[in-house]
Amino acid sequence: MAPTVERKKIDLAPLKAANVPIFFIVGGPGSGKGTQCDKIVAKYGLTHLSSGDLLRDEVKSGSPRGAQLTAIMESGALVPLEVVLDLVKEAMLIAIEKGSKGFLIDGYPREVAQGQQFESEIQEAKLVLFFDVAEETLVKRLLGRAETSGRADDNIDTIKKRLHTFVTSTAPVVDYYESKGKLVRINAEGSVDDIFGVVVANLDKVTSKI
Ligand SMILES: Nc1ncnc2c1ncn2[C@@H]1O[C@H](COP(=O)(O)OP(=O)(O)O)[C@@H](O)[C@H]1O
Ligand SMILES: Nc1ncnc2c1ncn2[C@H]1C[C@H](O)[C@@H](COP(=O)(O)OP(=O)(O)O)O1
Ligand SMILES: [Mg+2]
Repeated sequence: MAPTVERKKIDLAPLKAANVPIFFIVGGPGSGKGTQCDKIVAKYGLTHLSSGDLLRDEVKSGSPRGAQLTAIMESGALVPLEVVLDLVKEAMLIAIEKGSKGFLIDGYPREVAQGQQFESEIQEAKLVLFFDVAEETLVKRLLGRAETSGRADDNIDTIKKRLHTFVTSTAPVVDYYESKGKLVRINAEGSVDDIFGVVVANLDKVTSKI
C-alpha cells in the first residue's frame, strides 16, 4: 500500500494573481540544471526553486513528511507527486510575497502528470528548457560532484537507478512539451559558459518584459 502523505490546503490566489512567467528546467541527473539556474538568477533575477533542494530541506527539517522521503530519494525513485507539488507551491507563495518576478522550477516536472497537475492547478509554463547530455557524461559529472556534495544519492548504484528513472519517467516529459511547441532543447555537453550563451539567446526572446 502506498504511504499516506500529510497534505494541507494551500491558498494559491496570490500566486495566480501575480501571473509571473514560469520556466520548467528539465534534464538528466548531472545535466547542469542547478549550475545554469545559478547563472540565470544572476542575470535575470528570477526565483530559482529546485524540487530536489526543497525535498532535501524537508528531510533536514525533521518533519513527518520529510521522514518518508529519504528512502525514496536514495533508491533513485521519484517522490510522490503531491508531496513535491505542495513543497513547490509553498515555496512559490513565499517568493511571491517577497515580490518575485518569475520562477525557474528546476528538476520539475519529472513525469508528465507532474507537469499537467502543476499547470492545471497553478499556471502554464512559458517554456521548458531541456539540458540534453549523454548518459556517459552524466555519470562522469555526478561522480565528480560526489566528491564534494555529501549527497546520499551521488553514488554509482543510485546514479544508475536515477538514470533509469530519467529514461522511463522524465524522457516522456521532453516529448510532451516538444509536441506542445514549448520545448527548448539545449545540447549541454559543452562548457558552462557556452551552454549559458544558448540559454540567454532563448530567454532573451521571451523575457523582454521581465
Ligand atoms: N557544462 C558542464 N561541464 C562540465 N561539468 C559541469 C557542467 N555543468 C555542470 N557541471 C558539473 O556537473 C555536476 C552536476 O551539475 P549540477 O548543476 O548539479 O546538475 P543537476 O542539477 O542537473 O544535477 C556538478 O559537479 C557541476 O559542477
Ligand atoms: N519533481 C520531482 N518529483 C519527484 N521526485 C523528485 C523531484 N525532484 C526531485 N526529486 C527527488 C528524486 C531525485 O532523484 C532526487 C534529487 O533531485 P535533484 O536534486 O533535482 O537531482 P539533480 O539535481 O541531480 O537532477 O529528489
Ligand atoms: Mg540539481
